[in-house]
Amino acid sequence: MTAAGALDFEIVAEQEYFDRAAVERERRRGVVPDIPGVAVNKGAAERSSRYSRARLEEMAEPTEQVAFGRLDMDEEETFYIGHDLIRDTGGEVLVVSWKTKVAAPYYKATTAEPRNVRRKRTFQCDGNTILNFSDVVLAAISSTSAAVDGTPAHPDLSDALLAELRTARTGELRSIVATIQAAQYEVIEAPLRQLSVIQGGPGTGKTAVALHRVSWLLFNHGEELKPDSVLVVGPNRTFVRYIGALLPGLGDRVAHRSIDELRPDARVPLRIRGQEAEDVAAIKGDARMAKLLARALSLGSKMPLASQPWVVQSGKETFSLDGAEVAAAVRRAWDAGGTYNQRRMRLRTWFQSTALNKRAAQIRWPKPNAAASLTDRIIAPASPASLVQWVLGAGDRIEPIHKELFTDKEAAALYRKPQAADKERWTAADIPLLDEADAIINGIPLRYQHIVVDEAQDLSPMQLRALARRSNGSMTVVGDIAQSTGLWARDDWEDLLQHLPQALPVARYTLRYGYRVPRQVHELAVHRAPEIAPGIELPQPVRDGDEDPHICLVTEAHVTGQVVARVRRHRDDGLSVGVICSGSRRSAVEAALISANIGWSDADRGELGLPVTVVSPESSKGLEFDAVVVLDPATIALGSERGDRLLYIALTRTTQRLDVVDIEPDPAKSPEPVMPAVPQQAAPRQNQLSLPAVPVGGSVSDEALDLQQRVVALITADVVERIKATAPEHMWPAVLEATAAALGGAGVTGERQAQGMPG
Ligand SMILES: Nc1ncnc2c1ncn2[C@@H]1O[C@H](COP(=O)(O)OP(=O)(O)OP(=O)(O)O)[C@@H](O)[C@H]1O
Repeated sequence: MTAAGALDFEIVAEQEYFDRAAVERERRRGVVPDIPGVAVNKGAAERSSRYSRARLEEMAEPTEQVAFGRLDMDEEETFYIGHDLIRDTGGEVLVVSWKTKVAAPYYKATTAEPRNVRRKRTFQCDGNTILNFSDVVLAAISSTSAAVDGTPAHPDLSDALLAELRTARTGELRSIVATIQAAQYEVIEAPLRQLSVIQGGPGTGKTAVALHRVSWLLFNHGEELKPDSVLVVGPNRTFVRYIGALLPGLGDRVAHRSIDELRPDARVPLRIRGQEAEDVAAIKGDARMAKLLARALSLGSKMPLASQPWVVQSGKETFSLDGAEVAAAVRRAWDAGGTYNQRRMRLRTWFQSTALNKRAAQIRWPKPNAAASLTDRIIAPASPASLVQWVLGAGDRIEPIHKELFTDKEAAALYRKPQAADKERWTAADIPLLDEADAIINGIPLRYQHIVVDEAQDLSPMQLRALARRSNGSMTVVGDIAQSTGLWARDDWEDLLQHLPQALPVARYTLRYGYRVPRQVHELAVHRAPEIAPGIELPQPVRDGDEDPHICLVTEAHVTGQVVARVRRHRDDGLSVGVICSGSRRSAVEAALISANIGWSDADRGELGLPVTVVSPESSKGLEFDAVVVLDPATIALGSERGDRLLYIALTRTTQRLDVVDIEPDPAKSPEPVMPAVPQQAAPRQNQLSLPAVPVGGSVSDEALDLQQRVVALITADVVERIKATAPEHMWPAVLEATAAALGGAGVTGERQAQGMPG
C-alpha cells in the first residue's frame, strides 16, 4: 500500500470511530431526563426542567466534532480527547474530556518530556468529518532531542495551531482547547488555592488561558467550586462582551462583570452622568479614599457626653437619661466592630432591652419602640450614596480628616455640591467609592471562591479593593505591565498586588509566545520597547504573516480617504477590520465611513460584531481583528504620558494585516517621528478616494443626491438600531419623536424615516 493509501485507510478507520462516538453522544441527548410530569411539585418540576434544559444546552451540536486529538501511550493505551466525555451503552469511554487528568499529557507532553506519550495525533475536521490528521511521535524524537534547558516548551506549531491562528475573527474570543500549549496548560491547571498572576505580552493567550482555567477548575474542583461562586471581571462592557461567549461555549455559566458593575444595589439607580477631571479621578481612585470614608462615619459629635445627662424628647415627654450609661453603651456597641449597620443594630437592641428593664423597675425611660429613633440620633442612618455625597460635599466639616489624609489642593479638588438622590452627577470614579461605602455600612458578603480579573494592570487601588473584598484570596490576575496605561499605569506588579488579598500564596507565570501578532507586525510594534516597559520580557511571535505592515504617509487632506481605502480592501476580502484612532480623529473617520456607505460597530459604546469596528486605543485593549488600521500614530503616542504604550496596544490588535496611516509632519513643528524608518508607501497625491463635495446650496448634482440618500439611509438604520437596542419596545415611538426633535434643536432638520419602527 502507498503512503497516501495508508493515510486514507487510517482516516477511514478514525472516521468510523468518530461516527460511532457521535451516535453515542446523540443517544445521550435522548436520555436527558424531562421529568416535570413525575416531579413531586411545581417547584421541583421547574427545577428539573431547568436542569434538563441546561444539560441539553451544554451538549455539543450533533454535527460538532467528537474529538480533536488522540493520545497513544507507551502502555498501548489510546485516548481520544474532546470537549466532553462520551461513553457507549456498555459504559466504555470513547472520548475523554480535555479537562480530565487523563487528557493532561495531550497538552503537557513535549519532545523533551514525553510523559509516556508515544504519539500525539491532532485531527483537522469539518464538523465531525475528518479531513486530515497530523502526528507527533514524541518518544522517538525525545530519544534524540536535546536535554531540557529549563525554558518553557516551545509552541508545538502544528498545522492545527497554525490553521486556528489564521481563522477569521468574529468579535468573540474562541475556544483553544484543541491547541493549548504546554506553558499555557501549566497556568490552566495551577492550584486553586493561590493568587495566580499571569503576565504576558499582547496575544500570548492570557485571556484565553484564564477562561479555560475557569472551566478546568470547575471540572476538577467541583466540590468546592460552583459556577455561581466564580466571577470573571473585565475592564469594560465591550471586553466582557468579547469574552462572554467562551465560557458558556466550554459548558460553564459563570458571572461576567465589567469592573464598573461591582457596585451597590441602590434604591435610586445610580446613573453615571458626570465626567471626572483626571486629577479628581486620580484622588478618588487612591486607597486614602477608603480611610476617608471610614473615618467620616466615626461616632462624631453626636456622642452623648458622659459628664452630663442626655436629654431627649420622645413622644410628648422629655427624658433625662444618664449620659455616662448611654455613652458607655454606645462605646460598647461601636467597639464590638462589624459594619456600620451592625453597630447601629447593637445599640438599638440595647435601647430596647434597657427600656424594658428600666420601665419594669419603674424608672422613667422612653418606650421600647423609641429605640430606633434614639439610635438614629447617635449613629445616624446612612446609605452608600448618602455617605459618598456627604464625604464629597462636607467641605470644612471634615477638615481634620482631610488634613490628615490630603493636601489642601486635593481636598478642594474633591469637593462636589451634593444633589438630590436622583439628580446626582455620579461619575465612573465614584463607583468604587460607593462600593467601599456599601462595604462599610452594610458589608459585602464574600460571594466568590475564585475571581478572574483580566487587564488588571490598569485598575485603581479602590477598584482592586472592590475585588479584594469579594475574594477569599483565590484569584487569577491577568495582565501586561507593558500595556498598563491610564491614571494607574504601573511599572511592576507589586504596586498592584499590595491591594489584593494576602491570604494565599502568590504564584507568578509568564506567557512568552505571541500567538496573535505575525512576526512582521510584532517587530514594528516593539520598535520603542525599551521606553514602553523596561525590564518586561517581550513576547516572541510564533509565526510569520502573509504580508508586511503597510505604513502609508499622507498629507492631512488625504487621511480619511486613505483610511476608507484600507478598510474597504480588508472588508472586501472578508476580514474583520478594526480602525483605531484617537478622539480628535474620530468624527472625521466616522463621516468618511458614512460617505463610503460602510457601517461599523462602535466598540467604545460596547458594540462589536459588524465587519468594521471603530475604537479608541484605550478601548482596543484585549480585542483583536483580522486587519487593523491605525490612524495617526503620532497623536496616539504623544497624546498622553503613556501614549507609547497605547500605540503598542493599537499596533498589536491584528491577527493578519496592519495598516498605519501616518500624517506627514508639519515642517514648522517637525515633531520626532514615532514610527520607525521602515519602507513606507506614500499615498497617491491625487486622492482618488476623496469624497464628493456635499453641496452647500444651489443645484444638487446626481452624485451628491446619491451620497445624500446613502448617508440618510445609513444614519437612519443606525438610529433605529440604537433605539431598538437601548429602549423597550413600547418607548420606541416616543424616543424616535424626541430624537427627531433633538436633531432639529441641534440645527439638523429633515423628514423622519423610520425603518421598521412604529409611528
Ligand atoms: N494555544 C492556542 N491555540 C490557538 N489559539 C491561541 C492559543 N493561544 C492563544 N491563541 C489565540 O491568540 C489570540 C490572543 O489570545 P488572547 O486574547 O487570549 O491574548 P492576550 O494575551 O490576552 O492578549 P492581550 O494582551 O492583547 O489582551 C486569540 O485569538 C487566541 O485564540
